[in-house]
Amino acid sequence: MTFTEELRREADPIFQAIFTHPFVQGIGNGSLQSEQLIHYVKQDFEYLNTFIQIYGQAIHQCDNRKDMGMFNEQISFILNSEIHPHNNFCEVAGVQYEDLQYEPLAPTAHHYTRHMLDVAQNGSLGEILAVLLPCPWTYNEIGDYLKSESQPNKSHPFYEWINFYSREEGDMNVTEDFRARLDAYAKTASAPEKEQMKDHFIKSCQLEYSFWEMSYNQEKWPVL
Ligand SMILES: Cc1ncc(C[n+]2csc(CCO)c2C)c(N)n1
Repeated sequence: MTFTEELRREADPIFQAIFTHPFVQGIGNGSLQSEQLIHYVKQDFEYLNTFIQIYGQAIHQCDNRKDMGMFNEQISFILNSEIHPHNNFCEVAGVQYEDLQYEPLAPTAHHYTRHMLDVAQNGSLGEILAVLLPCPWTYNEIGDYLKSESQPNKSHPFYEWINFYSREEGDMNVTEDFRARLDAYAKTASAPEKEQMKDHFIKSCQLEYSFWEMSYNQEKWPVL
């Protein structure tokens, strides 16, 4: 079993809980309220800004052009492509994307971004890959799950979102790129470093679940 197969197996209860979370189920059956979609997009826009900054820190640690290119490509992906699923949510909610940008972070989004920033600032490249991997991996599996569960056609309100994240057979995508790189890294990593990477990965999986929960409940700071 490869290192990332081991991580995926350990995180399976979290993946299963994500698939059945009411927000994810709501994407599948089109039952979400506008306020829930708006809360998600506001928070996710900020989350992705942090993600881009972390890619910058990852590039800082790369010692070869291939890895630099991989992270550079992902920065462009977030800037130019990941706006499409956000626009899908905005259209369904009946709001302008520009009106949802640069909002303060809610507690869970604050927690998740600080977790990633901490590893990016203090960890190795392998640790950075481990903390980032649940982000594309859970979304790809959510896309695959919703595609097979809801069999959406073009009239489905979230057709674009589901197709954006689901994978075609044989696709090499960011999840596979990160996994290959992390598996190579794990081959020479010490046992304590592997434990660190596992811990970062599992915490990010938990925080992926919490991010859906935050959006579903439109989480706010306790005292306003
Ligand atoms: C909370 C949260 N988690 C994951 C994603 C999905 N996502 C974000 S960046 C990325 C890969 C880019 O290299 C993917 C797939 C999201 N939008 N929001």
